Amino acid sequence: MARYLDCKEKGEVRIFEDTDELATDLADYVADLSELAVKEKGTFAIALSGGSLIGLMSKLCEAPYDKTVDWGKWHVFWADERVVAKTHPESNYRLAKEGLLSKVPVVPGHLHSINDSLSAEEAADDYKFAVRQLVRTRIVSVSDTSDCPKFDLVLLGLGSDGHVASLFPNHPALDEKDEWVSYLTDSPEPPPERITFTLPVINAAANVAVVATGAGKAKAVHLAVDGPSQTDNFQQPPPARMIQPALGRLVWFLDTSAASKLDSYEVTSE
Ligand SMILES: O=C(O)[C@H](O)[C@@H](O)[C@H](O)[C@H](O)COP(=O)(O)O
Repeated sequence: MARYLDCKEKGEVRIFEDTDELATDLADYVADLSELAVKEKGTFAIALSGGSLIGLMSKLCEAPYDKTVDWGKWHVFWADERVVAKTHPESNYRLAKEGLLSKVPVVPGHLHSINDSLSAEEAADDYKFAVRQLVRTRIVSVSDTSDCPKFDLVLLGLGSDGHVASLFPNHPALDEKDEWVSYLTDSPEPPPERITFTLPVINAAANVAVVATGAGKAKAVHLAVDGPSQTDNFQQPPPARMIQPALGRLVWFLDTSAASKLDSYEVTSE
């Protein structure tokens, strides 16, 4: 049985007994947001990360979602991408294509992946330009509080070091205030060259979900949701703690292992 916790400004925390239950609820959540966005504005602009998240989205390829979701209205972006060829085993595009997008009727022209023939710096600029065009044409909404794009949903995994997208602890990309897309040539995790949406873009989204499973994520989940204590002695809060949608809604999808180090919160429903 899932437990839903309301963690004040850190959003809603959903805790599931196992990954199968989590995947079912995640599919429902994405399908509901897709339906709402399509009804309101005719498109659903979703940004994906890499890692285990894509496997956890696999129920979207199954009944009823394979038929009920309006896949033709989806526009898919990458919250972060490794600057490698699209056929490379480390490509987030390839991961999402093979695990999800090739199994549902999305429009190939609606998959907004990076230009992998460019350097990381050029690819970040090029991606920002591409997103800007889609904001101009209203495929992606614009934030009510800044000039940032307002994605309908940004889906993030969580690293055990607290990174989200390719925003790593103490990396200068975390401090970016103006650019929509940053680049890295020194990612602490391979491959070194990546591009990533910046915090202002992630925090401008209408919905942000962070998905984490396994005991290896428990400490990072605790630091992100409960916050570091003084003895943790961080120069800067962990990146996941800096996910604070300005007007949007933040939801954490956790299994019991990933949630195991959370402080206790009042259970609001079952
Ligand atoms: O491209 C990337 O490296 C990812 O976008 C990254 O942010 C990922 O989501 C986390 O590292 C969690 O990955 P796991 O869920 O596989 O641990």
